[in-house]
Amino acid sequence: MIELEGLTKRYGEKLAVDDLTFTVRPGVITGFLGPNGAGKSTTMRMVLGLDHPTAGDVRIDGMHYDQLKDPLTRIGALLDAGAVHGGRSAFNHLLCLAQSNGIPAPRVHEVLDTVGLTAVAHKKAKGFSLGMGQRLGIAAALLGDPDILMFDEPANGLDPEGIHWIRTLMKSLAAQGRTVFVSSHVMSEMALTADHLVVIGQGRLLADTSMADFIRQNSRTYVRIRTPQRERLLDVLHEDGITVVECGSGALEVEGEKAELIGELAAGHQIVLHELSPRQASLEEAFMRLTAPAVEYHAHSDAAVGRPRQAARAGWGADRGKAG
Ligand SMILES: Nc1ncnc2c1ncn2[C@@H]1O[C@H](COP(=O)(O)OP(=O)(O)OP(=O)(O)O)[C@@H](O)[C@H]1O
Repeated sequence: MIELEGLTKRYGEKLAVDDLTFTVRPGVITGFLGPNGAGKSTTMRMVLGLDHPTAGDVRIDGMHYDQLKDPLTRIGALLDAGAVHGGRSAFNHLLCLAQSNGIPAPRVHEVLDTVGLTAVAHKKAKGFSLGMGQRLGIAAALLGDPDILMFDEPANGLDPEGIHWIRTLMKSLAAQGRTVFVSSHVMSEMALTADHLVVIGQGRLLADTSMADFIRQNSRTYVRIRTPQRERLLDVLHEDGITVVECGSGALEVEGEKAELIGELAAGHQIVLHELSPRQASLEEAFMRLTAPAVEYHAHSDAAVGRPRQAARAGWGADRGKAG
């Protein structure tokens, strides 16, 4: 378990982490989300004692990181996969970590096997791809067989097979009763991985809730309809006082959970429906709605590439439907 209480970090004028209080519990995967610069990495560094809080406290199973004996056997972390001596082989890198933490050498072979690096174990780390480096960082996190795992953007640089592998690995670690705390910007991946979410913006806590509740509370539900008798259905819905939004793709959308009502109205007027699907917006939309006021760094890519408005809207709609 990781417990934060009023955790605060100030760098000069910049309040990077602002009075964070939450608990990361065992047996579930807790996703840690926030826009760029929200304070995720700073928070994770404070968990590991790499940065000292300006105020507040963070404890690992009741202790500060520097009080832990053989810390790698209590908490394993992937923060910066590049933090490896490039001249060392993967095997030697892990062996050094093992020896300094009282971990038996055969464990190095086990974790290399787990992350799929056995074939390149004696190659120098400086020749590793981004994905191989991530795998080496994950091997280091697993080395001490710790009960608590913390990963900052673990899927960064991994190919689709690697992303599937890290997701499965994290799920099995949580199923074994371990505490898994993971940050990511890839919302579609987070939606498939995390059970619980902690969301921060500009250093402050915005949400600490289950994935299902987060999406329910921060996004809209709607019904998507397709019909070859579009005008008739529009008239019928209009007469019933139901507001309909026309999508670029030819589908219609109605806000709320009204699928049964619409189905009955259509049947009553003998209108053929090709689709009537209740939808819930994706984690991505929920995240963007919640964090929009806390986003510090905005790009203006639409103006730069001259993207047509209609196309942009269709893309947004397509993605939004994924979680439904
Ligand atoms: N050592 C430092 N000195 C000064 N400012 C810092 C330092 N480390 C982080 N910051 C600032 O603190 C804020 C939080 O940064 P942090 O890296 O924790 O955010 P993040 O949520 O991990 O961002 P990202 O998603 O972009 O990785 C940022 O404004 C950053 O510029």
